[in-house]
Amino acid sequence: MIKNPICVALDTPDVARAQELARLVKPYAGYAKLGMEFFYAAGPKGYETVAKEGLPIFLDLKLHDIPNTVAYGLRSLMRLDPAPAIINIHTTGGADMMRAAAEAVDGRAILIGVTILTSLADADIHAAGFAKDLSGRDHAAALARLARQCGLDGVVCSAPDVRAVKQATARDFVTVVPGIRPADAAVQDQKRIATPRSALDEGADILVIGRPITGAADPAVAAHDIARSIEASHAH
Ligand SMILES: O=C(O)c1cc(=O)[nH]c(=O)n1[C@@H]1O[C@H](COP(=O)(O)O)[C@@H](O)[C@H]1O
Repeated sequence: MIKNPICVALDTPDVARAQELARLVKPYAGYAKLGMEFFYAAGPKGYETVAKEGLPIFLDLKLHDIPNTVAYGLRSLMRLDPAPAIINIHTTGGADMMRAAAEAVDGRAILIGVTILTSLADADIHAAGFAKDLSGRDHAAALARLARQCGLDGVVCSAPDVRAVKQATARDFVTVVPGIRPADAAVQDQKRIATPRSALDEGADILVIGRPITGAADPAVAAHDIARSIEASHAH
């Protein structure tokens, strides 16, 4: 069960900074996310230092390779202590790769597949070779359906894709949604965005939020404000 949907992306190469951010946001968040910027610099030791702060970790390394390599990569990552609560791969690695990943993780973490990145608009995915008669949302829903068939627990998608993804899969198929921006926040490199409240209204299960919190003058205040904006949405 997901109690607090806020997952703070600790995107920094610096272990002490990530640890400090984890401490600051812990009262207001359900998860901390460690991704490429952190893990490539700080490695398993850095991961374990931050994980000891107590927030369950979403280890976001978006594995994308042949089935054998992804499966053994995940086996290595699942030996981290504590093991990640959530881990992800790319759905475009194909069905055999996703099945191998599900077998490797074997229910020990929530296994999530990235569909269409929140930094991509329809024109971007069409330019990348995805069928032009389908929208990014259609592609996200199709990839999510395949991911579910292959034993994944959920997907990463944008807020505008959540309803289509749930329709193509199941209500309890987990949707992890980045590209979250409070109304007054800078959009930066994200293209398909939503406020925390509107993403939850679409049915998002987990909200991945980085720079609106980590780039704020006071990350604790920013996280608290977002947590309050979500509570207010439940009252409506
Ligand atoms: O897998 C992800 O977490 C992810 C997928 C996606 O489609 N878009 C996306 O932004 N992310 C991650 O979510 C975080 C968003 O950070 P901010 O844009 O700073 O809020 C980053 O750590 C991204 O790596």
